[in-house]
Amino acid sequence: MTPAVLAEGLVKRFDGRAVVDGIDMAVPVGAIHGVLGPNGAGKTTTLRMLLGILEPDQGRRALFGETAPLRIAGQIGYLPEERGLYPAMAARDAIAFMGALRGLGQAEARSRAEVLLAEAGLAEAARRPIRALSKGMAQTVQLLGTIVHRPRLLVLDEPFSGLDALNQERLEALIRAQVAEGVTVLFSTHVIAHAERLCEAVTIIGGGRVRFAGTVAEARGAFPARVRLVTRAADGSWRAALPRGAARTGGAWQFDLPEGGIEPILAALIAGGAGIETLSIEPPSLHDAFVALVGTGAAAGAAA
Ligand SMILES: Nc1ncnc2c1ncn2[C@@H]1O[C@H](COP(=O)(O)OP(=O)(O)OP(=O)(O)O)[C@@H](O)[C@H]1O
Repeated sequence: MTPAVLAEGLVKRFDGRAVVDGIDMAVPVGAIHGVLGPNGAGKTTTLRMLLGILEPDQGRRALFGETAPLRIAGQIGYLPEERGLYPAMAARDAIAFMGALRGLGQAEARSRAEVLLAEAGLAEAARRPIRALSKGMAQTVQLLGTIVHRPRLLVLDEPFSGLDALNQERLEALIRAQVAEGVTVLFSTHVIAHAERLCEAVTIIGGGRVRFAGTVAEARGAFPARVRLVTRAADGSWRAALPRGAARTGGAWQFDLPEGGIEPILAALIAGGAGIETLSIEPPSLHDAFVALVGTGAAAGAAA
């Protein structure tokens, strides 16, 4: 089946520097796909090329098989990274206006806007000007304006940035509702937790290149689980049984689960009289995988 989003070898250069350097991506119809990467990784530039806002210097892209994406702009909803609504416009009118830009009639756009606001729990904000709304509400209004024309594909650039936990949840619910209706969603983020909660598949980019593409489970599976061990004995010959790289922090030993599994180590620890107080084996989080793939420089942004 033709994918909703296809990118093959996309390249974009600014001032002679390739900020996107050969990106491949395929998003099946109906999927929710995360584009992850630290600041400056090339996420926005990639999305803009996919949408036809920017022309790639090399490579090709297609949305639902259409290689000139602007031709099907009416089927796409796009939330750009830089938000912008007219501050004096009422919330309902702002949504209706965005619908009209995508080809909806005024009356239809207004009535859909009312329904969307009510569904989002913002009915009372319908007639309030944007400037009187909280940042979270305004961002929700902008997202409603992005879906009011019932697009087949939603492209959201950092949709969660600047939102508190409550508004992030509201936005997640809105996105999930779209996916439940068969809409394909592509969104960028540098906050791993969102991708982890929402997406099955992700593309992790760093320095303009794909560092990983696959399911969240695969991203985790590419890295060893972490072992956390607390022994009753503080010291002893059993310490030789710990794998190289084991480090002690806060009274617990931590190390990567070796390929041979935990049992041989455990047997040696017991024989050596270590005494096992607690032992846990945790699969790596998507955050761990992300850090391993794009470097610790990304971790600060990822954790933010
Ligand atoms: N029009 C432009 N002219 C010159 N450089 C640009 C332009 N647009 C983007 N860049 C540069 O390209 C690189 C990638 O930017 P891009 O916005 O695509 O990254 P990003 O992954 O979306 O990061 P962020 O999360 O910080 O927005 C950055 O170094 C940016 O400064």
